[in-house]
Amino acid sequence: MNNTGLQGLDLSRPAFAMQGLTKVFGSGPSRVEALRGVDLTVPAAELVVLLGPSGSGKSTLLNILGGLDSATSGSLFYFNQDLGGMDESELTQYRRQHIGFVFQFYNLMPSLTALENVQLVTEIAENPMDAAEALAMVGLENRQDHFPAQLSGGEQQRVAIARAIAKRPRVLFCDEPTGALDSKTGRTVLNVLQEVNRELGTTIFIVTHAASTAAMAHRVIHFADGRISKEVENQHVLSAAEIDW
Ligand SMILES: Nc1ncnc2c1ncn2[C@@H]1O[C@H](COP(=O)(O)OP(=O)(O)OP(=O)(O)O)[C@@H](O)[C@H]1O
Repeated sequence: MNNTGLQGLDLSRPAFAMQGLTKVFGSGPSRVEALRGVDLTVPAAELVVLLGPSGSGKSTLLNILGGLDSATSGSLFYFNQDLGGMDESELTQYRRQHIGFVFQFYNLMPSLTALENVQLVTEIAENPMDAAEALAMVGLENRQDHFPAQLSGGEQQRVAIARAIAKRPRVLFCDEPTGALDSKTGRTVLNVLQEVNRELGTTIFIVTHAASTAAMAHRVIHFADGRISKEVENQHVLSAAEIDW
């Protein structure tokens, strides 16, 4: 891997460690304190669920951890690397080589097949999976040549997950991945995310309004008003199939 600015990643350290992280949007009367001092340590290969009311700062934190936005103050480390101190080109390398995103809406290219949508990423990644292998991991080996319009919502989300994991990211950020799905389909998607976590050791963050999802997490972070209000490490992790929706 050519990780400009990310050489010598010390994998014995936690995947993320942050202290006093704040984020302020705007100024004057439009000033919003989206994060008001977040302290959090997440070991690698954990599946983390973030819960909390609308506007409590969950997406803001995800965007900062994913290198899409920067914090206003506080420290943020990715393993032994100072994420807060990275310049634009280092952040681009970080996003490109280390991070995958899955959003509520799948953002697939409608004119490309499932396989071609995944290949968009595998063609530019440095050490990708085979696109067909990524689709097989999400149970879509028989849907490779279908266009998004020919796939159900859950299948489209699984293509989006295949696209995100095909570059073998160390971390996957999922913002409301089941938000547009019914509960049965949502469960299938959560099951796929859990398998990715177990089989590839990918550190996964899931932001959700579905509180029952917490039972499948190693760590549950409750957000309120820009802060962590409660953090729970589950002693017993349920499989997605066992979750009570
Ligand atoms: N780009 C921005 N400019 C100004 N304010 C913002 C911006 N992004 C988020 N905010 C504000 O920051 C606060 C936290 O928003 P955030 O999206 O992180 O919350 P959330 O917990 O993810 O909410 P939801 O569950 O509704 O997605 C909110 O008050 C929001 O209005």
